[in-house]
Amino acid sequence: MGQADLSGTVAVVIDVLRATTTITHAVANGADSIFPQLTIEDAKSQHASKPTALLGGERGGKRIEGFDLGNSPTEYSREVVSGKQILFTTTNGTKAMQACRAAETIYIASFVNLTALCNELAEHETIQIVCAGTEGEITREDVLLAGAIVDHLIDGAKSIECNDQAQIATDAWQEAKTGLTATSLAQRLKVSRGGRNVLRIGLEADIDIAATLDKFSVVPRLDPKTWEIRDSRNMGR
Ligand SMILES: O=C(O)[C@H](CS(=O)(=O)O)OP(=O)(O)O
Ligand SMILES: [Mg+2]
Repeated sequence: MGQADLSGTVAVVIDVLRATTTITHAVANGADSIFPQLTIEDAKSQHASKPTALLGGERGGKRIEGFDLGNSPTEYSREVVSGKQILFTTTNGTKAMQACRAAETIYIASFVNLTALCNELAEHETIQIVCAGTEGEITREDVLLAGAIVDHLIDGAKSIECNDQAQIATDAWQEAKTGLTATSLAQRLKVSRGGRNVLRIGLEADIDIAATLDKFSVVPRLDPKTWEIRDSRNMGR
């Protein structure tokens, strides 16, 4: 949310629908590494030096012509991605990752690994949460997860300082979490801007998946030097 100088910070990138949810599925299902690519051309040109890598991603929500995979979490099953490198480009998510390039550490966030992610974030003094949004606009699904992360960190800390944007997100989440079920969260995601886009292309099930809390315990982390995403547990500090 907003523009901030991320140099040397711990950044957390959120694109609930669907890039960061899909990446978390890929990492949880044993992908070797995921390389976020800003453009289709970048992905294709990297493929020349990584010919065994899978090409994944979307434009307009749909799989890119000539690519192996789209942007649905279900496509990134263990059978398909285990041990594989993946070159991945999406409309909003991989742009948000690019915007974090100056950060020292970049986490990839989703509801499907919320608790594991927050346990790791709690070790850091200051974090910057970056919501991808949809085509430059703030989207509710990303704001809700930002709020859920802050709420989680507040629960586990003596005191926490938030800027106004983080507080607004936390207020939104605290309102949503009263009587929360997977169905009620999915319903909120479906009426968001990103949710409406996903519904328009007939992929409602992807939203239900994105609204599943704590399905995984992996914490995908993007190394700003090598520009690859792996499970944080397999990376050095
Ligand atoms: O594939 C997605 O869900 C979106 C594109 S759209 O909003 O559906 O057109 O991409 P993402 O980068 O994951 O927001
Ligand atoms: Mg999105």
